[in-house]
Parts: sequence; structure tokens; C-alpha cells
Amino acid sequence: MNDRVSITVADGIADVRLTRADKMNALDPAMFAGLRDAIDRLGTMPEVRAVVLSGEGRAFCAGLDMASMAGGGSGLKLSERSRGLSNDAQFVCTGWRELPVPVIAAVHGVAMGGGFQLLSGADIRVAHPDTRMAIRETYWGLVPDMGGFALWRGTVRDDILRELVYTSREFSAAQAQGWGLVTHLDDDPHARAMAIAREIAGRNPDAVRGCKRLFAEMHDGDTASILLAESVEQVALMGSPNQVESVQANMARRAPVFVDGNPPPRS
Ligand SMILES: C/C=C/C(=O)SCCNC(=O)CCNC(=O)[C@H](O)C(C)(C)COP(=O)(O)OP(=O)(O)OC[C@H]1O[C@@H](n2cnc3c(N)ncnc32)[C@H](O)[C@@H]1OP(=O)(O)O
Repeated sequence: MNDRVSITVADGIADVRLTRADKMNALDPAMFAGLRDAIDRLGTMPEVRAVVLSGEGRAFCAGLDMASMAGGGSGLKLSERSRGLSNDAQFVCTGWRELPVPVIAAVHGVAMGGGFQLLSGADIRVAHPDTRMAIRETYWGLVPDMGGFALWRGTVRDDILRELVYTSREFSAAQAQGWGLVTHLDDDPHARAMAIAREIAGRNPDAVRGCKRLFAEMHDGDTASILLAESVEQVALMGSPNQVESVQANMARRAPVFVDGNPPPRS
């Protein structure tokens, strides 16, 4: 892990923070590398059941670093598909969707440009009401290209999105919530995000991971593949140890005790 991103894991929740507070967590090459490393690492941690993503200091993320902007961009090879369907710059946003567990973004201060695309990669987004937001790329003569167009599908009305993208106009978190870009407004977004993460961490981790796979299928697949994927997930879960524990704990009105890292095989 580099000095741009920290990960603290406790009780099944990974608290992931951008730590470049003096520059509003702007995305310089080290931040891009830190985010990619964090996603890679989280993807291999069976004990993680949910992720909370936030920024230290005054802002969530102020977008592409100005020095990078002056130098012509992120410096990453945008034409290469180095991370599955994504390039290295896109992966810092799309990678959260590809993680096997839910990701909750806790947003405050500023979320602009690449910072807004970054929060768009989360499953659930909690924002402080005073957060300043903008899809800022056309202001700098660019297009949003960090996965935004793939991630915004299904979250926001087409004409609203077009206006935000074409104008680069700043908008409030309350507007974003009304448009479907933000889930909750909260004066303490990190505490609210952690509370949601704790609820998720209290469910069968195999079922939650199965649901995350199904959401990916819902996003990208056709009806036939979605229906088949639901059946595959359910057949694997039924009668598996963590599913049996869910039932027994609920019947006995006690907290369930789940085992991480031993998912039932899917066929
Ligand atoms: C493909 C992707 C493209 C994109 O991401 S396009 C979007 C690029 N980002 C932006 O356009 C935002 C640029 N920043 C600003 O407009 C302003 O900042 C804010 C509105 C975000 C905040 O303004 P205020 O509250 O007055 O703070 P402050 O004094 O301007 O910033 C505090 C410190 O943070 C540094 N900083 C802010 N944004 C960036 C950035 N994007 N890259 C590098 N540094 C940034 C500043 O320079 C300064 O630092 P110091 O105190 O050392 O002067």
C-alpha cells in the first residue's frame, strides 16, 4: 500500500480512505496506483464483507490532479485494456463494481470530475448535504472517461445526465439524490456508511457476494442470463453452512455466526 490510500479492516468492514488531504485527494499518478492496489488487495480478502470508501480532510476527491491536467492527462495508457474491460484509469472507478462485496461511498466536501466518477463506482452513495459536485470534464475540454458512462447507466435520467456532462455545471448533493446519483444525504456520511456496512456484514456473506454477482449480471446481461444466474446462485446457497446458520439463528432469535472464505461451489 502506498501513502495515498489506507485500508483498515475490523468486524468484516474495510474502511478505505484517500489520504491526500492537502490536495483534496486529487488523482495524481500515486493516487491512481494506490487505488488500483487497494482494489486488488480487497478482492483477495475473504474476511471483508463490505467496503466503505471515503476521503480524509476537506474533500472526497477533487478529480484529476492539476499538474497531471497541465501535463496533458493522467499519463496512463488510455487505449490499452489493461484491467479486463477497463484501462488503468477506468479501473480505479469500475474496480469497486467488480469487487466481490458491496462498496459504500461516504462523500463530503468536493466530488468533481474523476472524483465524481470514483463515487459512481460504489454500490451505495451517502453524501453530506453541503458536498459540491460536478461532472467537470468538459470544463477542461475533455470527456468523462473513467468509467462514468458505464457506471451511470440506470442511475439517472438521460436528459439530466446529458445537461450535467455537457455544461460541467456544479450541483448539490440534494440535487444528486433527487436525480438518483446519491442514495442518502447525511450530516455524518462516514458514520451512516459504516452503519449500512455493519448491516450488510450481519448477513450471510455467501449470499451477499452472490447478490453482488447478480447485480453485475443485471447491469450487463440479458434476461436469459440474469434468470439463469439467479438459479445458479440459489442452488449453490441452499443448504450450505452459512445459509443453514441464517435460518437457525433467525429461528432461535440469536445473532448468526458465519464462516468467511468458504463459499459453496456454483455449477
Ligand atoms: C478525466 C478526469 C478529469 C477531471 O477530473 S476534471 C476535474 C478536475 N478537478 C477540478 O476541476 C477541481 C479543481 N479544484 C477546484 O476547482 C477547487 O480547488 C475546489 C472547487 C475543488 C475547492 O476550492 P477551495 O475550497 O477554494 O480549495 P482550494 O484552495 O482551491 O484547494 C485546496 C487545496 O487543494 C488543491 N487542489 C484542489 N483541487 C485540486 C486538483 N484537482 N489537483 C491538485 N490540487 C488540487 C489546491 O491546489 C489547494 O492546495 P494548496 O493549498 O497547496 O494550494
